[in-house]
Amino acid sequence: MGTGGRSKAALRRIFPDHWSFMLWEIALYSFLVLVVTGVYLSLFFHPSMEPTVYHGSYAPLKGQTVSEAFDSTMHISFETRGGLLMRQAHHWAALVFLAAVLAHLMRVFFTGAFRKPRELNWILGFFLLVVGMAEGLTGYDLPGDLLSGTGLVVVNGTLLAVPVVGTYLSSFLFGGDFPGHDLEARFATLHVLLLPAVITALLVAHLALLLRHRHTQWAGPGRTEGNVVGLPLRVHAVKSAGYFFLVAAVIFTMAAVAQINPVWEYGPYRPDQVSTGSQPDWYMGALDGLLRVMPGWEVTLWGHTLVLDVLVPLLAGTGLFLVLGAYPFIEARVTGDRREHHLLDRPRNRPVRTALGTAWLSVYLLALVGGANDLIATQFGVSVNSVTWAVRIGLFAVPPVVYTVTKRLALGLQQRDRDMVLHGRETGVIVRLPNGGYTEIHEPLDPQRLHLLTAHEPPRPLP
Ligand code: HEM
Ligand code: HEM
Repeated sequence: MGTGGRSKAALRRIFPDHWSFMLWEIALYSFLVLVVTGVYLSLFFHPSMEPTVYHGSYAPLKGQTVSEAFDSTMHISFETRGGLLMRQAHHWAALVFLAAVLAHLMRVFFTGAFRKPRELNWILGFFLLVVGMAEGLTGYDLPGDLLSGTGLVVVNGTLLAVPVVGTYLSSFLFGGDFPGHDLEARFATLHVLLLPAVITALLVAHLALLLRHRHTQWAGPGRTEGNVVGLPLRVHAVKSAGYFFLVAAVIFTMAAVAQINPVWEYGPYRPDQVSTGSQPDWYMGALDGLLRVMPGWEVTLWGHTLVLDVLVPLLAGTGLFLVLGAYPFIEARVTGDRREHHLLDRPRNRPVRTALGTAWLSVYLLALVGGANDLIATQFGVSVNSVTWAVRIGLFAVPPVVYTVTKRLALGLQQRDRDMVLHGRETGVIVRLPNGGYTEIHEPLDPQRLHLLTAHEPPRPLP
């Protein structure tokens, strides 16, 4: 078939319609906003660490020595037409992008859409998440302000803590001693060229695999493992175009009314200064949080210091993400289920998977709270040590509780489903019987609902 024939066939493809299948669109469209605003910013941004004297219109910084990168960010914000709007739209879009990627990941996880034959697509998606985070990290380090410099000190410290190769890693990344002179040029090449190209390639492969495997669907009358019930792609395309404008409109409205990353308030980066209340963007917050709550342990072995207070959080954070990336393979191994699946699971019908997912999320969210320990302390007037200790204890105590509660809830919901299938829906209408007793009228479920509640395989407990 020629290209024309292929694209016509693709447009006739059927895609199931469900709101949760649209989360990816927020990710894709915020990425498009990132590309458009990013290209605009690169027209005016100078990725250079050369010192220069600031002469722009922001009076408090006039006459200060700043890097050319910081100087150009200030010019984008104050003198370039549309510059501040574009900068803020770029930054807001980055926050929305990663939130949408995570939301899409959760929909795929909790519905079991990662099972055979889609494991490879899960891995591609997982890399999209990791490269997306790296793209955000290299992005907010570009403006050369005190906050981004403080973030880079953390990055450098983390690299240095890696045994044996840490010093080399740091010197490769920064081109010599931190911060060196190459940082801006390197991070800009990574951020503007390399990583966007990698994200685009991963996206193309992700979507090509999706077309190849066809989309999963919820169980329902007429829906089987072998078909797809839904709307043709061209109908989706029209809806999706509208959705693009909605996503772009929301991001630009946020950019227009809500300030983000006011670098002029932080001032330029200076190695001898650290900003207080410094926060990374939210998607790096969990990793930062693990670093913040780790006790300051160090051991010296054969004359070498092992910086456990950085190494342990580094390993824990990496492990947290690796487990997520490898989950489809772990589940297939444990359950021994290697069949292909095209019908989605309702989360309640997979209590263990659902409970593992919520337990993972609880670790992630607690680490995120740890990353905001200083802000929570100042906002709520509590000691920063109490917040840190609460997170330390929480990281061990909360996940098992979340696991147990979720599993019990899922089993409870299953029981309610069973009740509804056997006895019908409670109508709330009470009637009096001839013998004086009272009873509630139960209505049989409609066939669609009955199908949904009974379509899944009966659970088979693992040995
Ligand atoms: C997933 C994709 C991307 C993410 C998550 C991302 C994230 C960010 C973030 C958070 C900043 C800091 C903005 C600020 O407050 O000043 C930034 C800056 C920047 N980004 Fe991106 N970006 C992405 C893609 C791109 C692309 C595709 C380009 C160019 C083609 C680009 C070009 C730039 C430039 C030139 C800056 C520095 C300008 C400035 O900070 O004022 N970005 N990026
Ligand atoms: C830029 C980020 C991403 C974009 C634009 C994207 C896009 C898409 C699209 C369009 C679909 C089909 C619609 C849907 O199922 O919702 C899809 C499905 C899928 N995605 Fe992503 N994705 C991204 C990131 C991820 C991540 C982080 C993961 C997981 C780690 C992932 C795993 C999957 C899987 C396994 C499927 C197949 C699900 C199915 O057929 O039901 N994706 N993705």
